[in-house]
Amino acid sequence: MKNEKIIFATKNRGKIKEINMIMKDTKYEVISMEDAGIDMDIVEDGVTFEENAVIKASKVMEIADCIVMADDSGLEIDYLNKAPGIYSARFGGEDTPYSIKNKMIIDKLKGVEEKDRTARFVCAIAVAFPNGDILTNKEVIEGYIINEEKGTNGFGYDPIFYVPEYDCTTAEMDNELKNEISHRGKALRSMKLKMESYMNDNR
Ligand SMILES: O=c1nc[nH]c2c1ncn2[C@H]1C[C@H](O)[C@@H](COP(=O)(O)OP(=O)(O)OP(=O)(O)O)O1
Ligand SMILES: [Mg+2]
Repeated sequence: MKNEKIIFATKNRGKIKEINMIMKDTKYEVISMEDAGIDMDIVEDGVTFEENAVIKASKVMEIADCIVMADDSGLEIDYLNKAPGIYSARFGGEDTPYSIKNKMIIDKLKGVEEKDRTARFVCAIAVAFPNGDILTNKEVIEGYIINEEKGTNGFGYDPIFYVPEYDCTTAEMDNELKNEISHRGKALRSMKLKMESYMNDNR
């Protein structure tokens, strides 16, 4: 039974869809900022994924006064010294379509050998409680940047992120498989456990 409300502090519909699937089996009813009637622009001025996740969760918690969860994530490309990293959403312009952002990345890696195209998606999750307590964690999924877009599922950089173990991009995976192996799926599942032990310790 769903007996506790959590707001998920994101404006990204791709994330909301994945998060709802992963949180389905918990006691938490996860609602979006939009559904909670909260519309605010949050400046992501942290220098790490964790810091930005904490900023998003805390800012929304302060006005909503309930448990708030947030995700800060991005793509680290080793050949580009881990760029775009925490700037993934801003890379090439915040409102630029991902078809164009993906082409910009493909161009930057033109002629680079496969072994040097390693990359990872990173996801930090933060949970802010009304008493001020905060939980965080971070997970990754390793892969390669390919030189053309493949697949139409998922969002963002999924069409250029190839996972060798499954011989496809994360945009070619169905939602179940992506959630099972992704940075976000792993981070949320371990956060569910962290929240359970936090709740047990603070009863
Ligand atoms: O599974 C993923 N598949 C593809 N791309 C992904 C994924 N996970 C993160 N990404 C990319 C999209 C965006 O460029 C950045 C997240 O930026 P990030 O600031 O955390 O999210 P956002 O601005 O879209 O929404 P919000 O801050 O409201 O949660 O990393
Ligand atoms: Mg953002």
